[in-house]
Amino acid sequence: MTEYVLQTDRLTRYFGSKCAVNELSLSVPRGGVFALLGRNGAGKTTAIRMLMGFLQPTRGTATILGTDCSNLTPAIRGRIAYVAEGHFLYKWMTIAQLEQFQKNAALRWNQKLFRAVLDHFALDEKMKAGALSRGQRAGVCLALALAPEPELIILDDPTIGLDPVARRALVEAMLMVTQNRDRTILFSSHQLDDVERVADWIAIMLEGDLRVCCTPDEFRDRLSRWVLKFDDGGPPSLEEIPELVHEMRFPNELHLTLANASPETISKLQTLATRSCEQLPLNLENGVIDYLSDKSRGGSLLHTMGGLV
Ligand SMILES: Nc1ncnc2c1ncn2[C@@H]1O[C@H](COP(=O)(O)OP(=O)(O)OP(=O)(O)O)[C@@H](O)[C@H]1O
Repeated sequence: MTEYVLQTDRLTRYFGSKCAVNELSLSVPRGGVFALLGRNGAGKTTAIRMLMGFLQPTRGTATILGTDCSNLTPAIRGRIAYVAEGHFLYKWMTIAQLEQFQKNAALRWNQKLFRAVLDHFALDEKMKAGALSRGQRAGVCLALALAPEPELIILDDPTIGLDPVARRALVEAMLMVTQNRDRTILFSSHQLDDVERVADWIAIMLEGDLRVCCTPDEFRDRLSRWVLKFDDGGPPSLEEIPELVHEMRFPNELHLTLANASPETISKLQTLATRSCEQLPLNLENGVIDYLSDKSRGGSLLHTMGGLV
């Protein structure tokens, strides 16, 4: 039976009249990497802050490691690592002092793992936090978060502002941790290529609503991109296509992204195109961008995706 390290049931948070998270029902299984995606303001940080017990839900419930998130005891918190957006560190401390500070509070400490992550980011323990770059701060935060060997690691946008090499180091450190299949990472991100590399599951939020929750493969399988080519006169205006997620028009071409396209719709497209109708491969990055783009129309169809919701 699947064991879930984190579950929410209709978790909702309003700020005044603004609904930041709307009836979020999510289950994160133990082991592997779970990515929380969505545009700026979609509600990812608000959801994570409720999970960590830093923000009270307006309604709904959330549990982490079997305990209600609004009552997390020090013992439960000791099994969870959380790295907030922005990678905060006490500026006046050296890395060695930060390590000591964290070690004193931790139930366990894996010195080898701590050193390995520092080495990955080419960091020296004598360096002062205030003198570190954004990427270096991210490395220290990650090393401090991982060394206590938490069961659950929650990272809010960990790669924001990092150069590609630092991003790669962070992703590799995440992969290193999940070699142990008991460890679970939940992270929010806008870096879809990183997500494609590490995520076992993705959840997509759109304006506070959970719209997709499945494996990356399932998401790619459900979406399809079609290129329709036309003779002079260009593409005609389209009648309603319920599965349409994204549409791009060119003088003699129409690029369409569809979700859960039916055979009837595909054969309609084939008849519509006067020159050719071809299916193009769609990677996770382009699929998510199409899905989240302003022009997206029929995206709610992805509600029907199976998986972990
Ligand atoms: N403390 C707050 N007071 C009022 N509104 C807030 C507060 N925190 C978040 N919001 C609003 O809630 C919505 C969701 O914000 P949130 O920070 O959760 O989004 P996000 O998905 O994490 O965005 P980003 O990717 O930009 O970090 C936004 O409209 C935001 O303005």
